[in-house]
Amino acid sequence: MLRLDTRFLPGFSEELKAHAPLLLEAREALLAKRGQKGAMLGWMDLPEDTETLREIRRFREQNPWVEDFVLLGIGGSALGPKALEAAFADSGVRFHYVDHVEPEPIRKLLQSLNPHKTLVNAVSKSGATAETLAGLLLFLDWLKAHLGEAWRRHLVVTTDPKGGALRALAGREGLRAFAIPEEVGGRFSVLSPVGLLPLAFAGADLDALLMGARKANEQALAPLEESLPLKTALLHHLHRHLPIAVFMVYSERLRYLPAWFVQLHDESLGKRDQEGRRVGTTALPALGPQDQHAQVQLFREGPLDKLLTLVIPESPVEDLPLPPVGELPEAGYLFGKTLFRLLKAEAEATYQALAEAGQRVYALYLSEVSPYTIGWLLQHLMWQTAFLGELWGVNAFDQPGVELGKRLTRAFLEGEG
Ligand SMILES: O=P(O)(O)OC[C@H]1O[C@H](O)[C@H](O)[C@@H](O)[C@@H]1O
Repeated sequence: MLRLDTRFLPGFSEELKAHAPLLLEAREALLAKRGQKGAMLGWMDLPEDTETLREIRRFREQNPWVEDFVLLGIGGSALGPKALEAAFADSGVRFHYVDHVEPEPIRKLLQSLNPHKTLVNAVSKSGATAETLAGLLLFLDWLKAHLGEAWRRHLVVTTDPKGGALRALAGREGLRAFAIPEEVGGRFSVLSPVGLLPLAFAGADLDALLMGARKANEQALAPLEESLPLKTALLHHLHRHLPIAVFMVYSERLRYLPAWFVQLHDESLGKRDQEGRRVGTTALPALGPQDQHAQVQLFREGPLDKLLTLVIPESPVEDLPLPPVGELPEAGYLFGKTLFRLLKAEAEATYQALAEAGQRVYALYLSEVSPYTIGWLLQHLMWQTAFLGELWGVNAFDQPGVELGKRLTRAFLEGEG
């Protein structure tokens, strides 16, 4: 279950009524583009794709020898799997992410891995990302040096169905390749093979994940009163004059989720609108309770320039009671409580304290942290982002602003000869 709470934002239901025509028009405009080539709305259909899920399961079963899984990918090709694997891994397979180009950790990783037990997954929609290609050069070389002709079984690619360097490599060498559908962009690809393949090796419950995502689809299309993504999109729309959108998650298992949301929100919505005006709000990642001891001072007493989203689980999957320990009477107020009760009390206290400070804050309650609720949450946030793209008059599915940096990097390298 995913539930929106706006108790500290009085007047929201009136705003919802007042903005109904705008919201319904935005949804209609978005849905009118569904199926159009280049609209990049393929993410809406991923939760229904049971055929791909079957193929991925088969591949997982054919490769029971895998002990280490190395994901070469960056941005939308890494943030989703990283967030979900950290939350739901259950198989004992160790995961490593090469989503950077710093030599020392890569050297260390290569030295620590057993090539015979390692599966390398190169993930890139474009097949042209410098960081991913650099990692691939190193890992290809390493696999070939240790395994000879057998290296091909240890490399699987996830990429565009037709184009790009990874697709060409897979074709030439006969590698196993999974497709990121043409109409699915990187930051909307977590429920494609980008996320599903690593998660199959992690032993996560993929049926539940996709079932949750289908629930978000259902709600996105529901009448306004039941349409959670239209409501949260409106919250962001009403607060678009506040430059910062804090995304604070009260779950250690979900520690990498804020980074996934940052890319989704910032790269989709931070751009020029049709009139050339700069629009967007800056998503700021935060984790509870850790950031209560780092950021909450600023949130309480610093500028009132934020809309805060708190993601709060309502119950644990497993809890730990806090035993009374005679040697530590100072902790007596915790005796007999449970760890989850403490976590929940901290989340609620922060929620209230932020509202009392005058910050604009709402909560998304998860019945618990499970593949079902997180599948729901991820797809919900993708809908929210797509609706905001319509409301703010920007294309939520491109990223023209990152191109210059890439071109310059290449020019610098080529200039060096
Ligand atoms: O999946 P890839 O094509 O390798 O892209 C990886 C990432 O790099 C790019 O610079 C884009 O800004 C991101 O949206 C994308 O997720």
